[in-house]
Amino acid sequence: MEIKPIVELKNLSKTIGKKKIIDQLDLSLYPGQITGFLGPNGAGKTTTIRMMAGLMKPTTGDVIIDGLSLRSNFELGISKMGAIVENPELYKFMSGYKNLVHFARMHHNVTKKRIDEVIRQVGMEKRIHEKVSTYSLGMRQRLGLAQALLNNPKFLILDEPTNGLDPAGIREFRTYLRKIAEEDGVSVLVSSHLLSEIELMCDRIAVIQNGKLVAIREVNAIEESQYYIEVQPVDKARSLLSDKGIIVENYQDGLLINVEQSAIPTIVEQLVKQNIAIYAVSHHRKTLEEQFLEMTGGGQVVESNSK
Ligand SMILES: Nc1ncnc2c1ncn2[C@@H]1O[C@H](COP(=O)(O)OP(=O)(O)OP(=O)(O)O)[C@@H](O)[C@H]1O
Repeated sequence: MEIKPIVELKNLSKTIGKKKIIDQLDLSLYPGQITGFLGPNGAGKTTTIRMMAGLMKPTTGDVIIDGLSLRSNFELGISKMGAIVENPELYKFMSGYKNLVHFARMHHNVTKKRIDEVIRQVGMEKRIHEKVSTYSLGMRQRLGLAQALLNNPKFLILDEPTNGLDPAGIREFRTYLRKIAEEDGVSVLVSSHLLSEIELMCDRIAVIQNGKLVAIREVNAIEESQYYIEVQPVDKARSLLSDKGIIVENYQDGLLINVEQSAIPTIVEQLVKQNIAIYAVSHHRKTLEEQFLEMTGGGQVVESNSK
């Protein structure tokens, strides 16, 4: 049986002034699946999300939510979507529970039973009657998630949801998100510019660069093509690589870059040309293993070049 997508972006484009910000984007999101929306700053994530959330009109193309076109069936289509959790707006001096009751009034038909259900789904039963001002950042994010789930959405957009959370908070958030996607069959889109965050939370990754969708991959496949490079000066290398549209993250003393192995020699050459010293290049997934092998005398570095 073919699984129907919950959300479809069809040939979506946005031009502002003379600038084509989003260029013919096609993307399908499926029930129970968490898709990461990854791209460097300025790639067009926010603009795409705004069009998906009905906050901005596409120049061409359409967003289909649960079979409903936002062009021709806006209100009903949008009612299937969960609110964006981007630093959720919460009333600090009210309890978590009162916040949820307040937000429930904005929708039709949110029952007390549903409120209790979302509280359970995000694991907030014990603290829900305490004031939000006493909550940790992680708990606030989970309350934001509960709020977005009130109207039983089929589709949830989370824009940089773990901003500011510590690793334990991220892990916890991820556990609840997975449970919700599986239990309710919700399709989730998580936007981020951090590959490490997407890797931990998502089943699949859609990569956007310069307004174009450049790749859709399963998480395991993207891990395969991640490399660690140790360089000096790091900042110069980072800006040079991200100017080329490569997704770069700081990692230990160097950078993690997401490229195919075949691109490595060209990258090394370009960095060296800019007087950037390269001390090591290694396949990221092997790093721990390599460290272990080095300690035991059998280390292997894919390529190294020191000044
Ligand atoms: N109203 C606007 N007028 C002109 N240009 C815009 C407008 N909104 C966005 N842009 C440009 O469109 C591009 C994409 O912006 P967008 O905010 O969607 O990127 P992003 O991937 O969400 O980046 P970030 O992670 O930094 O938020 C950027 O180059 C931005 O400068």
